[in-house]
Amino acid sequence: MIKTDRVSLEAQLNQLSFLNLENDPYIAIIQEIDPVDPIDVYAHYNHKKGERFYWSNANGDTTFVGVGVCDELAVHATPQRFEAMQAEIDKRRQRIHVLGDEVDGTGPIYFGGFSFFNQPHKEEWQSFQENYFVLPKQLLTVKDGRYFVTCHMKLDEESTVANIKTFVEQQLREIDAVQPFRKQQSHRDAIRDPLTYVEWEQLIESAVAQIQSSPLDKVVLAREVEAIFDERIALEDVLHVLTDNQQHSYVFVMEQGEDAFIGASPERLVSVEQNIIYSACLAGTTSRGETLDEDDLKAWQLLHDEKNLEEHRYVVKMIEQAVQPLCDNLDVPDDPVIYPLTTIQHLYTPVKGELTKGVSLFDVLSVLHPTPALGGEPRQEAMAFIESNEPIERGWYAAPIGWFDRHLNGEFAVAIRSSLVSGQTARLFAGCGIVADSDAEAEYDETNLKLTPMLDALGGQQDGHDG
Ligand SMILES: C=C(O[C@@H]1C=C(C(=O)O)C=C[C@H]1O)C(=O)O
Ligand SMILES: [Mg+2]
Repeated sequence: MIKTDRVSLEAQLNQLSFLNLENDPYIAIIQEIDPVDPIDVYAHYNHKKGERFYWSNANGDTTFVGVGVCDELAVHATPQRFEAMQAEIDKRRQRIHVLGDEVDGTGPIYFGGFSFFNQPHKEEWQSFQENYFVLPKQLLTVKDGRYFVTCHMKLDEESTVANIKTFVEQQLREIDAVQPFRKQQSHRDAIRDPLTYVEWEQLIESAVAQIQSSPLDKVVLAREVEAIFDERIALEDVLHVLTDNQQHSYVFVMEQGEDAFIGASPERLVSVEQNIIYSACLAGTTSRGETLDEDDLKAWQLLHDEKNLEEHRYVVKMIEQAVQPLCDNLDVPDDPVIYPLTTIQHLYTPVKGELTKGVSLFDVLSVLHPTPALGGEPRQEAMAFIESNEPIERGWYAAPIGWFDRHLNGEFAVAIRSSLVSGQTARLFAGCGIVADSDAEAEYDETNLKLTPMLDALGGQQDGHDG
């Protein structure tokens, strides 16, 4: 329901008659609404399958649900793809009229992702374009406890104030009709790992051999596991479990056609708000303990483990060197701390800076992707190794996923702890950082640890939410 103490829709629309609506401009109409559960909203729009997205950030202050397609920005695998994406949004920026209070996170928000390799997708990733962002017709924003709906429309000669009003009212009525969704059960039938353990061992051993004998210092290698269910995977159920169970994580879904990419990633790549930028170095992994004492011990061991510290240091060094030239001030602590997740813990070094005037979010993405937490060090050698040895198609896995607004504020996570879902089948991805003294079995166990939360969420585990 529209909050009555806000500017009325009528008053907002009256402003339209004063606008010069040439060149097919877009309009965004923002209304503050009463609280509504974002996952219920997501589930309500089941009839818009293939045109939905969901995002909540790791500190929980921002959630988006997007439905429908008002505008798309797509860039093919061109050498300067981040710059090219910025050029796309630059073309739109002056052409979007915003009506209503543009609180951060409301108004025109483009959501999407970039592919890991700057290459066209094949096979199972075909429904996803390499570098693709969508401006939804309707956006629900939950920001610092306030709820907003932004309706986006592309105007043409046929558009009148009356039909814009009808469109907005219809969207608001739909939100009013949202009911708590009923959780379904899907059961995991079979799990297929296309890579046998022996093949994994060979892959890791050849990486270690290359690291010991060439300039390559670290390479991140991933496995793909396929899980088949006895019915269609209900994305809202998976979302529910992920948001309930995965603390300190970015929870995301992007639907494209019949497919969806879903995950709960702990790893921020970059966020930009005004001129403040945050990034994160996250690499080095162990499990959580069963008891507090065991948990503390595991954390202490991780903080003192030379192999994990080495994995971590490459990331810190590279991120620091990459963003330093773009910042006036940069703060990178000397030592990592623990980043605790529900069943896993990582080594974590936060990065904060002030962007030099004129530097944009896309400039930062362009220097950061892929960091040695997802690619390796040196970057070129690592990327070449992955390309010729890793037997999976990464698609959007381990690549930037997130959003930006027309002021080029935005936030991107790296799409790990994720799965490509298609009907009854889910392909899950998990990788780990290989360094000179990596052990194939320990790395295999580490990927299993990283796969478990997603497998459990997909498997429809009971979590007490029956709608
Ligand atoms: C590549 C992944 O995770 C990355 C690898 C880590 C490691 O090897 O310790 C830790 C965090 C992530 O940066 C993944 O989860 O798929
Ligand atoms: Mg590791």
